[in-house]
Amino acid sequence: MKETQRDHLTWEEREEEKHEKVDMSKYYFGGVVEMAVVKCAIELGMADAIANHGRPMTLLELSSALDCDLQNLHRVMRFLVNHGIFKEIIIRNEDTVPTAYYAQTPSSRRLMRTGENSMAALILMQSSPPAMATWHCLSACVKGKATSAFEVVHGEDVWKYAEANPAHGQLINEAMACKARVMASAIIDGCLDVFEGVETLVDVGGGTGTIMRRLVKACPWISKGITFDLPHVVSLAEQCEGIEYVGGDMFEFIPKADAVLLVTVLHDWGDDECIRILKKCREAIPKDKGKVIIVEAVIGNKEQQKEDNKLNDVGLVLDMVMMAHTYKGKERTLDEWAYVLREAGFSRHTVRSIAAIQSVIEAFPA
Ligand SMILES: C[S@@+](CC[C@H](N)C(=O)[O-])C[C@H]1O[C@@H](n2cnc3c(N)ncnc32)[C@H](O)[C@@H]1O
Ligand SMILES: O=c1cc(-c2ccc(O)cc2)oc2c(O)c(O)ccc12
Repeated sequence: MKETQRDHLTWEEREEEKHEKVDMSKYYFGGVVEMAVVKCAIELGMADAIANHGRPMTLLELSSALDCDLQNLHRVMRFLVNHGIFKEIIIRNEDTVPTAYYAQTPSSRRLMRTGENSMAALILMQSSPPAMATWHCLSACVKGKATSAFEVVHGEDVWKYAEANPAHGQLINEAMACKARVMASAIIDGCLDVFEGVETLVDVGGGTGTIMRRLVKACPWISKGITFDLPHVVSLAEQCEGIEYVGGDMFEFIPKADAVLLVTVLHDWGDDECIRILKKCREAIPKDKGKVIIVEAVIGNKEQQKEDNKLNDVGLVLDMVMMAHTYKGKERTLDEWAYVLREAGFSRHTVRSIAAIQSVIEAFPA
């Protein structure tokens, strides 16, 4: 009798095979296909067309509004309905045959080009050719032979590339602003008291000011908000009363304020750079009552996992994004945060969960 490879398996291994937990098709079909179809929906303006129409649309109405091939549009809509992005509703009038209409869902509204809840820019940025090309070099990062996968492909880091390629720079700024809108709501709804007593606040790496504009509105006691970022980034910011925009390099100097805010900035950097940035932050605040407010993922945050384990899963995905896009950037565990804060001279810190992948860490010099 011919011996097969299976004959060598233990009973446990055979049981594991029978109950294989991971659907491998998601690795050869999923992910990229889903991203591509959602990108296609954004590019064609599917959600915007239904919103502009003011009510659900038939396939014929949608294909004429978008100027699309009827059969191909039907296949894409079937895929998106199956994924719960749009919904299909059947309306039966007495005198007509039942007709199918495509309607919006909370997810499809996120694919609209504009609006407070839009996540289109983040999806377009992640699915853009410069970002996608980066994933092909992930193994070089794991071998530790590369500066960053992004730099292997593009010859410079993500921020220098953005400066040299204004169209991609704008896509990054829009993507960061879209993520910042979501995060500003989570911060304002979940821990506004963190800003109590703060009259001057500097948002380091604050992009084009999306978070600061919302914070000064939600906290009228903040008399001066400073958005600090690289000069070519702040030059694109929309002017707003009560907010000063300062361009500069956070490794060199940070404007003085009662508190420093850092929202998903430190995850772009390795521990040594984080410690240098945090030391500059410490110099910018009063030693007795100042604080640094860090909004970042805390991998394995038990309190957050109790509420929603999915947030930890997304944190681990974001960690891979950091590996691909930055040199030594990473998402950190509680112990890793404690290490960089201690090395930067902070004597204590607290961590609070909010309704986001990120938690809020308050670090105090004294
Ligand atoms: C991941 S984005 C975060 C943006 C914003 N805090 C948010 O949550 O949307 C990181 C920001 O750091 C800025 N940045 C990178 N290097 C910097 C530097 N040396 N000095 C100041 N800002 C810098 C980038 O321009 C970018 O806006
Ligand atoms: O591609 C990204 C995405 C993020 C990101 C997305 C969603 C969040 O809740 C947080 C962060 O951040 C990035 C980043 O900081 C970077 O340097 C490059 C790319 C991305």
